[in-house]
Amino acid sequence: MNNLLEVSHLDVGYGKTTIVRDARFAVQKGEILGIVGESGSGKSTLLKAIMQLDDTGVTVQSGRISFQGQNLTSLSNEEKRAFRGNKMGVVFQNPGSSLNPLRRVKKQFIETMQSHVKIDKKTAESRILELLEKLNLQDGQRILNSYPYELSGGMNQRIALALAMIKEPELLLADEPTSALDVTVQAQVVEEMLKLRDRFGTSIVMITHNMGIVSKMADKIAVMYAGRIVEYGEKAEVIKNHCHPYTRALLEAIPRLDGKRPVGLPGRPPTFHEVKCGCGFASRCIHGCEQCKTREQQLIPVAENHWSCCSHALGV
Ligand SMILES: Nc1ncnc2c1ncn2[C@@H]1O[C@H](COP(=O)(O)OP(=O)(O)OP(=O)(O)O)[C@@H](O)[C@H]1O
Repeated sequence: MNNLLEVSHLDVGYGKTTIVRDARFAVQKGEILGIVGESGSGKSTLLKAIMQLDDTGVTVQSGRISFQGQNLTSLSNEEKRAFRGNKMGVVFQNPGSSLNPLRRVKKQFIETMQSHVKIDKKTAESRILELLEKLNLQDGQRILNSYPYELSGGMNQRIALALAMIKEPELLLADEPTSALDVTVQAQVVEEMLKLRDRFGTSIVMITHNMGIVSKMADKIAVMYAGRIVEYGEKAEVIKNHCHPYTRALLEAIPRLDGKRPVGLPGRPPTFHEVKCGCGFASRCIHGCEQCKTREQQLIPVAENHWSCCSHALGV
């Protein structure tokens, strides 16, 4: 099947410092990829590289980000802007990054639409109301006439999601879209994102710390540790047949309802200057051996649609 987005051998960093090494994954039309991993593992840096925003400081040092077969890293700034405008929507943890609190919601929607298609205000407004209704945002007229500061954080995040979708992008990139919200609103935002996928066939790449959300939403999971994707594959494979010790540690750290205590992970992740080669997890891993510390890591297939960086996974 054709991939909508394909990332291959991607190294990304800030200036000369490399943060993300050899990232590889693919997303098909309508597919949802969840990226999980400890804080500081490089998830946002990877997502920013795909966003192709000019002002993030992120540089693609090598590798390819291919969207519908086109290499995004070779686009001019103007082509990048056009690509972002037409093909990609972005949602951040804080809706304030997408919405201006001091401008009416209606104005922000209409401006976004008019910056990409020639459309009069009346037609734009009726399309916006239609989208809000599809997303179960009732009382659309009141929402449009409000300023973001008059609405709750959860409502603003749902509006930011609708704003990202107004151009019907093929790909939605979401950086912890639910983590600033309380649990019930989180559930609404998750439902809305699933609805977007079902109605519009939107592909989604989403960063989250919440394994519950990943297991509900994602079709595929990429687990990141110290700048590497250490395990990647179909959700059921990664959750049930995980074979990287870090994935296991991440799953064991989830609070449980059966009374069993979650297991914490001793030690700390290495800094990016400390990981030159070998496995960044070796010093915290029960299987960590001398070879792990020196052997170059690569994702290797461990089952159909399932890859892992751990050489112990295959008894290598
Ligand atoms: N603008 C920047 N300039 C230099 N280094 C940066 C910059 N932004 C992030 N970093 C570094 O890159 C590394 C990865 O950060 P990143 O935000 O990508 O991790 P993350 O996995 O998304 O973390 P979190 O879950 O806490 O958001 C960190 O060591 C961070 O200090």
